[in-house]
Amino acid sequence: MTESVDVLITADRLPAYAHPGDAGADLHAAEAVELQPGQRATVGTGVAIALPDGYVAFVVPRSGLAFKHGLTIVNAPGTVDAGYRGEIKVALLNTDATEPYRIEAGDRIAQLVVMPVSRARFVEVERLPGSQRGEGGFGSTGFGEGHKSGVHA
Ligand SMILES: O=c1ccn([C@H]2C[C@H](O)[C@@H](COP(=O)(O)OP(=O)(O)OP(=O)(O)O)O2)c(=O)[nH]1
Ligand SMILES: [Mg+2]
Repeated sequence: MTESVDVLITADRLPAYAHPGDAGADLHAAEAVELQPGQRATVGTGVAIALPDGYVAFVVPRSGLAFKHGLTIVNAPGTVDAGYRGEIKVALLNTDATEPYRIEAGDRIAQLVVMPVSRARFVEVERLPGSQRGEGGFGSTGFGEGHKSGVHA
C-alpha cells in the first residue's frame, strides 16, 4: 500500500496523480505564456499548500515536455518549504534552440513530489571518519560505454 499524508491545499485546480503509484502529482498552469527559445518564465499554478512539519515538496519537470520540447525547470527541483503558504510557481525554461513553446492555462507544466525530510544537526568535528570513496568524485570511477542514442541538436 502507498503511504499517504494529508496536505492542506487551496487551488484553482487540484494537482492530480495520473496513475496509482505515481510519485508526482501534476501541476497545472494558471496562466498562458509563450516561451521563446532560451527564454524562461515564472508561471503560477494557482496552488498553495500547508505541508506538515518534516515534509518538503519538490517541483520537478515533466519528462515528456523535456524530451519532446526541451522544456525544463531552471531550479529543478524547486523546493517548497513546509512553512510556505504562497502560490507554488514554476520557473520554466525553454531550452530548445529554435522552437517557441506555448503554454495554455490548464496545461500540466510540472509535477509535485511530496517527501519526508530530515533536518540535519550539523555536528562539527576536527576530522571526518574515513570511507571507501574517500574524496573521489566528479567521474573518479570512470564513465564506461554509455548509452549514446537520443542526441538532439
Ligand atoms: O520552484 C519553486 C521553488 C520555490 N517556491 C517557493 C516555495 C519555497 O518555500 C519558496 C522559497 O524557495 P527557495 O528557498 O528555494 O528560494 P530562495 O531564493 O532561497 O528564497 P527565500 O529567500 O525566500 O528562501 O519559494 C516555489 O513556489 N516554486
Ligand atoms: Mg531559501
